[in-house]
Amino acid sequence: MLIIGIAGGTGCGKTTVVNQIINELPNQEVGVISQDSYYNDLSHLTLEERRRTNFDHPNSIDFKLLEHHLTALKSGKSIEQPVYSFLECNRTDKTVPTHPTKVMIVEGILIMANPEIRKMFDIKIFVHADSDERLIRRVKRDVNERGWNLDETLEKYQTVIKPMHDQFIEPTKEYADIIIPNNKYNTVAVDIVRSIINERLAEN
Ligand SMILES: Nc1ncnc2c1ncn2[C@@H]1O[C@H](COP(=O)(O)OP(=O)(O)O)[C@@H](O)[C@H]1O
Ligand SMILES: Nc1ccn([C@@H]2O[C@H](COP(=O)(O)O)[C@@H](O)[C@H]2O)c(=O)n1
Repeated sequence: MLIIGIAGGTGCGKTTVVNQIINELPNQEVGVISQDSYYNDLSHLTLEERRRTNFDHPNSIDFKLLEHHLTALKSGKSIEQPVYSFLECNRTDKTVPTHPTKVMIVEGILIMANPEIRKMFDIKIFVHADSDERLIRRVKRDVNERGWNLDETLEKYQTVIKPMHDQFIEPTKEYADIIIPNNKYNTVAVDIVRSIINERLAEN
């Protein structure tokens, strides 16, 4: 199994890049795991407390479970990937069966910040977009899709998201084999990654 890690700050376009990469590739050969599925279970907290949680710090992620799942997939076993609710700020009681595939893409802001997870990646990609571009995308998404108002989103960006990005996410760019500039849609970079995957799929 070829494991590709795709990191980058919030709103840089990780999900979009992943979708562009897997578009046109055979479904059964490429799987995707999102770091969001591995946020810690916060069922012991009220919704109000969960909404005040720092979701941009590495401690908010259950990396042990992610490592366990990647190891299982690598050894040919299926896993049950948790399903996360951004509105509830918690894992749901649902899971999605995820089967081993020739290529597995793991995407998330903090996936390269954890040394054990980082070691599991055969190819490490960092998607870059400027912070003003990411903030605009983030505001639109939080207000339109994730139940936050403008003031809450801007306050969160200044007090949590930006400091965590500077401390934990941006420094992981140095581990990347490939950096994809994504202020604008980057079809050339996506084609390059897709051709690496196609080469791998053509083997054996
Ligand atoms: N290159 C781009 N140019 C303009 N908008 C983009 C670009 N890439 C992504 N977006 C938009 O920005 C938002 C965040 O993108 P997304 O892929 O969800 O980022 P991430 O997964 O890194 O948080 C989405 O609305 C998406 O459509
Ligand atoms: N309940 C939550 C959990 C996380 N977030 C934010 O998601 C961001 C990471 O996801 P991306 O798709 O943007 O990479 C991260 O910055 C968290 O602040 C949230 O808003 N609510």
